Amino acid sequence: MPNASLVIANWKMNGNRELTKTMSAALREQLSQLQQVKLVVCPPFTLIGELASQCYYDDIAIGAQTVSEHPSGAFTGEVSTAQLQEFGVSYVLVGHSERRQLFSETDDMVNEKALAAVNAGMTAVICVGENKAQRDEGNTWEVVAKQAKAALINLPKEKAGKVVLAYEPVWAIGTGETASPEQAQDVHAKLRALLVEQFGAIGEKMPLLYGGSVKADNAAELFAQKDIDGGLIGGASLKESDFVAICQAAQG
Ligand SMILES: O=C(CO)COP(=O)(O)O
Repeated sequence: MPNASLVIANWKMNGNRELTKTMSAALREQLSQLQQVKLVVCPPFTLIGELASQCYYDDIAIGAQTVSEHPSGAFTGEVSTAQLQEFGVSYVLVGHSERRQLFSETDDMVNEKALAAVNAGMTAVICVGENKAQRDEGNTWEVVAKQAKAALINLPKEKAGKVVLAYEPVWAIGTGETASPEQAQDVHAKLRALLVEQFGAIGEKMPLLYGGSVKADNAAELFAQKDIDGGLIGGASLKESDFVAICQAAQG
């Protein structure tokens, strides 16, 4: 039985004001059926205010897709934790593979952003994942472990409740090629052990999300895996019926 507890929509650079309305309405309609699942929507920065106003009275959390590691200052184009919090943002994606690849975010920057987020009281959703060549060469765990360990440096135990890890194999993102439930579980089990090593018993409870071509028709079997606690959803989070179906699969 799936027993996922957290489903996060990552709209990437998609969506408009209309989608914030239709999506929040669709989710609101389902909320009473989805009581075990925490729902988070991460729209582009410009839509955060609009979405927050739609979701104000609901149990739908707002997330950002990235955040500056700096508190304020001359960082043109960047947005700080405090600026996000002013709009009710409580989650932030950190180190998404598209940020790492297209915007040259390094492991050090990912760590600084994660620290900035949790120190501000936000939940950091730290993304890790190998590319196709790394998997083919048998280096999946080496790559994922290096990213995860680097991202978690200096994160104290008392902040563990504000940390989520998302395993997103790069080769599965936006490709329609999903990791099999077994492939995903294999990495998640190792990530679980890594969390327990760093944070102790609370590591058993920290959410581990899978992302990469999660769809309405494959979500349930992924969420049924022991160490898969939910999903980080890209393309399928842009259509109300698809995203609602994935949330329902999480509820089980
Ligand atoms: O990158 C992702 C979520 O952050 C996954 O994207 P897709 O669901 O479109 O593969």
